[in-house]
Amino acid sequence: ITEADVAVAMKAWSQAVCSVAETSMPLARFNQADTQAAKAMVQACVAIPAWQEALVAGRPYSSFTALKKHAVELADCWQTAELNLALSAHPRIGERPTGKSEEAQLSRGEQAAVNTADQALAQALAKGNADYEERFGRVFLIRAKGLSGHEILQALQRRMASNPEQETLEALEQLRQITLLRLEGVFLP
Ligand SMILES: NC(=O)NC1=NC(=O)NC1=O
Repeated sequence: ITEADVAVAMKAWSQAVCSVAETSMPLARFNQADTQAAKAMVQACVAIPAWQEALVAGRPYSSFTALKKHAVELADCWQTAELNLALSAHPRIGERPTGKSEEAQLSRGEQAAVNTADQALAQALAKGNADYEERFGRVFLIRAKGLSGHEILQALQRRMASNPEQETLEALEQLRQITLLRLEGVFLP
């Protein structure tokens, strides 16, 4: 075996390890992807292009913690405009999200605990959504993951008593939580 043989073997080995890292470790794949592919990895987290682009522009991230920290900093700047943008990709609570898009699939999962077979609950949610939209002029948004339909209905009714400014802040907080949950879904095993 010559030194050249060893060098060739080492290079082949490091490429093999690197390719495994790329596929099995989303963070490595995110760091190494081209801009469009990296954006596609996070676009379903929230329908705010500026947030997606800024997160991608911050690559490479040394860890998911670093990535999440940047994601939170970016989300802390969101105002009403971003909220309205994002709501285009969030179906009403209780309306079984249809469609094949990644967002629809994520929404279905997040709303899985809402028992739409319970007619009374479904009607109460439909009415609650309508009342909320009448009062605040946009779709009611809540981090639904893990919440039962009744817990969501209670939150909706409680938030009906908020003033518009308070409710905008609350809706933005819910949007941040949904976004971070989805980000964890992309990067954490
Ligand atoms: N209107 C909503 O609150 N929608 C949603 N909440 C979630 O957690 N996922 C949704 O799609």
